[in-house]
Amino acid sequence: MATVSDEIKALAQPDPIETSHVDAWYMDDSSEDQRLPHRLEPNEPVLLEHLQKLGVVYWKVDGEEDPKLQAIRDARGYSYKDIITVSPDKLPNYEMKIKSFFEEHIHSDEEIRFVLEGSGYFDVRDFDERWIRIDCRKGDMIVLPEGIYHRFTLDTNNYIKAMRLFVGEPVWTPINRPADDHQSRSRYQSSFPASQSIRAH
Ligand SMILES: CSCCC(=O)/C(O)=C/O
Ligand SMILES: [Fe+2]
Repeated sequence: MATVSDEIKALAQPDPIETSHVDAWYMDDSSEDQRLPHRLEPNEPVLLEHLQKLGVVYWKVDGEEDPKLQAIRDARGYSYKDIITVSPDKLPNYEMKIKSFFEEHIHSDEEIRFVLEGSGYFDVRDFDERWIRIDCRKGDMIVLPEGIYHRFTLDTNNYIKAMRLFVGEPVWTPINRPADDHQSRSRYQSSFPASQSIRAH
């Protein structure tokens, strides 16, 4: 018989590839406004299956009251939470922060975000160094693994409200690239060995 803890574990499993839709694509390398989609022509979509190989975890969560949110927090130990609103009029030091979010960086922990309102793009580096853009909007919950090179930008709506989660006391410090010698980067490369098998071009 399934116990309560089995049910929590099941709810907290990443959404199955077959039923989950995430809109992600390889980016062009134009230097136009970072908030534009920067899709290639024709579009080159990236499937959730591929994002999972990079260590990205993704769920659809139906608001803050969805029991799935608590199940994920319990299963993964996300004891800390706060809310961040990124928009020109809501975020103190907006210009400085938005610039820093878009600098390519890693963290020494997972980056966990649950979008409550609005939208934005998380960009992650593929194993071959290409940028993948992940469109995150209301109901999307995403985990970027420790040590993955990434960045964040608002889209042209200029507004996102997201829950930030963390295990224990939060550390938000970005470690800007180059961070190849950082232990979190080495840990990432050991956890996702494909990252070492394809050389950057
Ligand atoms: C939508 S949360 C803002 C981006 C952020 O917190 C971060 O750390 C990006 O890497
Ligand atoms: Fe980050």
